[in-house]
Amino acid sequence: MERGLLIVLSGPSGVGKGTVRKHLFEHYNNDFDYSISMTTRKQRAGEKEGVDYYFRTREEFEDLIENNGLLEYAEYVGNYYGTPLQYVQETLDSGRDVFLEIEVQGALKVRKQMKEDGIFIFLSPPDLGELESRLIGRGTDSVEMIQKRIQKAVQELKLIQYYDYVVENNSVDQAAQKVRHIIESEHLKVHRNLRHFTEIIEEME
Ligand SMILES: Nc1ncnc2c1ncn2[C@@H]1O[C@H](COP(=O)(O)OP(=O)(O)OP(=O)(O)O)[C@@H](O)[C@H]1O
Ligand SMILES: Nc1nc2c(ncn2[C@@H]2O[C@H](COP(=O)(O)O)[C@@H](O)[C@H]2O)c(=O)[nH]1
Repeated sequence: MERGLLIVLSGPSGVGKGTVRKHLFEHYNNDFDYSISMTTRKQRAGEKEGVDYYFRTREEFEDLIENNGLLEYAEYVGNYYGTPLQYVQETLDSGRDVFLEIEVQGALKVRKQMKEDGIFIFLSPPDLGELESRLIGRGTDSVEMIQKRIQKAVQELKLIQYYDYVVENNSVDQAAQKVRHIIESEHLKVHRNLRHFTEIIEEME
């Protein structure tokens, strides 16, 4: 069985990663599963345990780090965020693709581990002013927290070069369509290559 692909959607906080991901899952039949992250951040109103995140204490999170239970993790504006390893491994091994929605430091850690494997997509904002407006409009963070996230975004935008694709999120529907096309075309490439290898190997027998 062919192993699934790891799809990483990353970019600054507030750019619309979650919105684009939800649109993708709601409007299209996809062959990928979403990996729910773990965090030590406080649960926001409306967020559900095991749906939006697995909410954990710092001690629980640090235990998991020590026991190599995470594919990657990062400390981001005062809280830990990480990807549970077992779910990702089991899903990829079962032949299904896994979709991660994570910040830039974590994405680069995954990129380093996976070398040539994985699809790394950076979702970029039209500009920093619009990013700030989206964070304000979301209404989940204090003025101080929004400023910290914008400062992070300035650093993160300089790392765009380490991604395979950049998608600007002007319209949610168009951004989701672009992400979907990228995944489809990468999928074709990988599977075509594997079929090609199978033929070569069979000819050698
Ligand atoms: N294309 C868009 N145009 C206008 N507003 C948008 C667009 N995409 C997302 N938004 C809005 O921007 C806000 C931030 O979006 P969202 O929470 O999806 O960002 P995020 O990148 O997932 O943030 P975080 O990384 O902090 O989880 C939301 O209020 C969302 O409705
Ligand atoms: N490195 C990781 N980053 C993650 C993960 N899950 C979410 N995130 C990113 O953290 C920031 C802040 O999220 P918020 O929910 O507090 O707004 C944002 O960019 C998320 O994409 C993860 O598992 N690893």
